[in-house]
Amino acid sequence: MITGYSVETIRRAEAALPDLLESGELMSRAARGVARLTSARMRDRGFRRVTGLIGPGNNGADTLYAIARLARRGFDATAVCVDPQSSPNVTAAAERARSRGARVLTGDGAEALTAIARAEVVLDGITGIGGRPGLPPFARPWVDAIRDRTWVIAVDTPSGQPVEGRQVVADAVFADETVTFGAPKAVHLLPSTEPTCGILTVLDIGLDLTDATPTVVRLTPDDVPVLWPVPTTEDDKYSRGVLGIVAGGERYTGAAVLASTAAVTAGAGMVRYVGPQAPTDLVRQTAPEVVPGEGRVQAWCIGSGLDPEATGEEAAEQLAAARAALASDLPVLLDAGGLDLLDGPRGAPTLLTPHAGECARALTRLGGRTSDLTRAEVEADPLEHARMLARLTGATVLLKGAVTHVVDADGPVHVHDEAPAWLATAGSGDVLAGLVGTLLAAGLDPTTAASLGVLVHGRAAEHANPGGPVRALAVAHAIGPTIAALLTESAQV
Ligand SMILES: NC(=O)C1=CN([C@@H]2O[C@H](COP(=O)(O)OP(=O)(O)OC[C@H]3O[C@@H](n4cnc5c(N)ncnc54)[C@H](OP(=O)(O)O)[C@@H]3O)[C@@H](O)[C@H]2O)[C@@H](O)CC1
Ligand SMILES: Nc1ncnc2c1ncn2[C@@H]1O[C@H](COP(=O)(O)OP(=O)(O)O)[C@@H](O)[C@H]1O
Repeated sequence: MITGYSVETIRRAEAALPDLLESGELMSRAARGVARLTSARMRDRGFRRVTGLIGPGNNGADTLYAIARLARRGFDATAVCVDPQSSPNVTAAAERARSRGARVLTGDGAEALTAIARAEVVLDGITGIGGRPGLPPFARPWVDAIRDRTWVIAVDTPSGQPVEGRQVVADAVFADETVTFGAPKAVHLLPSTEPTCGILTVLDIGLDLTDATPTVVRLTPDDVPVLWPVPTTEDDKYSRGVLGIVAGGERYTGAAVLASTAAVTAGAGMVRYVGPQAPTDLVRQTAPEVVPGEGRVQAWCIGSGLDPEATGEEAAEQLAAARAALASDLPVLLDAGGLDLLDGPRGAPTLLTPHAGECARALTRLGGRTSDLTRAEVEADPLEHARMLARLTGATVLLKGAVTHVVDADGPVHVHDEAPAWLATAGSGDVLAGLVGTLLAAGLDPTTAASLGVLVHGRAAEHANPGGPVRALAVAHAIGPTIAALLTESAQV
């Protein structure tokens, strides 16, 4: 699991070490790390010239101290400052840099811009975690002077990019690599801004974040053996979790097959399917393990391919079963048409799995809006809209797309962006619903079930046909072997 923290949390961890902070030891550790990494890169590539861009705060001071160390190691090192007197830390660091043989320049005159243009490596110390989104105006000529081929190393964060992630600032710094201190911040981990950071190195400077709540979580394959509900000799099919599926209908029969198949291959103790005769017959043929009809379950997966407007006796019975499940105190996953059945917060664990269009529709319906929210608006800021839906409903929201976000009303966002784009195919969401529903039935909380399910779903898509197109049913069939590989690969580590 990779975790990213807010600026506030990092500053609190820093303040918990007053001796190291006030003596300058934290800054010294940061500068030493930056200088070591830069020096290694430069030696590898046979580079000689490095220029640091020095903003007014401690990020500038870190970078100046790193420039001082690089000058002492014999590199041709220059610092271009907005103001070498901007703070006591910057003043002291500028003095150190000069005394170690670095050139220290001010402003954006010809000499400064030439030093930037001639540099083989630029260290971006314009702003760090104290930066507001948008490049400071004083730094515009500096950044414009950087040549395309120059290797840019951001100190802590790429300047001008929002430290809390979200929307990329197109004309701010895009680094080739970033050295951050203590722990990643949201800007480094959210898929929207991650590309602005390049290769990320996290430098341990002694901050203690063990009890801190992250703002961003990325599960990794190593988490699967820790989180996956692996059965023991004590288990039977009921204790492993029975999933009830209310999905598909006369029209979308396939959704019933896909969700049921995924639940079976994901290892549900038992799957019950509730729906009209036509999808029931198909489920019987394709997944004979599935038990038709209602019965006791540990969780419900409702809505893939379900038409809430469908008429006829069988459809009415199926919708009544879905509504009864929603009214129960069992965990419920609501997908696609099932989302239309939700009127507000439930008293039990609830997970919504919309794509952007469904999220827009649910927010329009439940949010009391006068105008319709569009799919494009959700896609422009998926995290914000997923959070909005979670707050309106009290549910966990898994918002699907090339990047999948899993959020609660507050707390960390889980992000996933590693699934192959081939997964964008009809029915793959139905597979995800069955897979995640199985994890809910096994007793996992909605956030963990959702995040773990998304990871396995993306890997199963890769497994199903590495590097090529996949059909949803193949993704469902690949779930079992994918879980086995993830459990045993890690066991070998
Ligand atoms: N925390 C830790 O553990 C450790 C932290 N360390 C280091 O400290 C760094 C944080 O330093 P920091 O707090 O001094 O803030 P920093 O990022 O230098 O920027 C603040 C200055 O920039 C200005 N400014 C900002 N945005 C602007 C904009 N858009 N446009 C214009 N101006 C803008 C802002 O102006 P103001 O907001 O005051 O008007 C202020 O003058 C951190 O990233 C790391 O490198 C390490 O030393 C070791 C341990
Ligand atoms: N570009 C993409 N790259 C990777 N995964 C994607 C991409 N686009 C969509 N997906 C994934 O494909 C699935 C599609 O789900 P959904 O839209 O509900 O399809 P359906 O309703 O047809 O089953 C989701 O898991 C989503 O995250």
